[in-house]
Amino acid sequence: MKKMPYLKAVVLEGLRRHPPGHLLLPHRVTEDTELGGYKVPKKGTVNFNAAEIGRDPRVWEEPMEFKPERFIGEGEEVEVDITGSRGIKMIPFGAGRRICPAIGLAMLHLEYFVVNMVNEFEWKEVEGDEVDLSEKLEFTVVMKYPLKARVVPRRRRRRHILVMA
Ligand code: HEM
Repeated sequence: MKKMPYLKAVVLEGLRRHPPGHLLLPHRVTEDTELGGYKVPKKGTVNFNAAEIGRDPRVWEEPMEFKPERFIGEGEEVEVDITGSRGIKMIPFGAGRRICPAIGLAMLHLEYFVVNMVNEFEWKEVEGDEVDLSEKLEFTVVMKYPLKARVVPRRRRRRHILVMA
């Protein structure tokens, strides 16, 4: 998978445009503090809007478009820092001390999952049921209109059509 930069770029673009946690987890300040000109009292709650950070037009060109190419630099390398250690551009896993400890595991699984789904199946729209990427807030953010797809196994011996809902 290391030799598949576009795969990584697709996963990153998914996390930028549709982070599973729009507000990450709430954080609590331990001292009276000032943040971006606002006074936050001790024990006050601070939420970080990761979804808006990933859509900031001052940082991202055409932020609402799904464009994995934005992550591919010269020499086909994937260029981005999602840990917030070199500046906050997108933070789907949070940043700093409480960053998701499973960031490496999660990225590996996402890439592994996507590559296998694409390698094993051909994905097509269900006629009259176009894919709508609107979001809905549940415990995490999910698709407002669950994906319906015609999924055709690529290997001939398993070639029967499945409809996923
Ligand atoms: C796509 C997958 C995942 C995403 C987007 C994600 C995202 C996040 C986010 C945003 C936080 C809060 C960070 C903050 O407060 O600033 C978090 C915390 C956490 N995540 Fe994940 N996570 C993912 C998968 C996982 C997995 C697979 C595990 C465990 C195997 C995991 C374990 C944890 C734990 C234990 C914390 C709490 C860390 C702390 O408060 O110190 N996450 N994650």
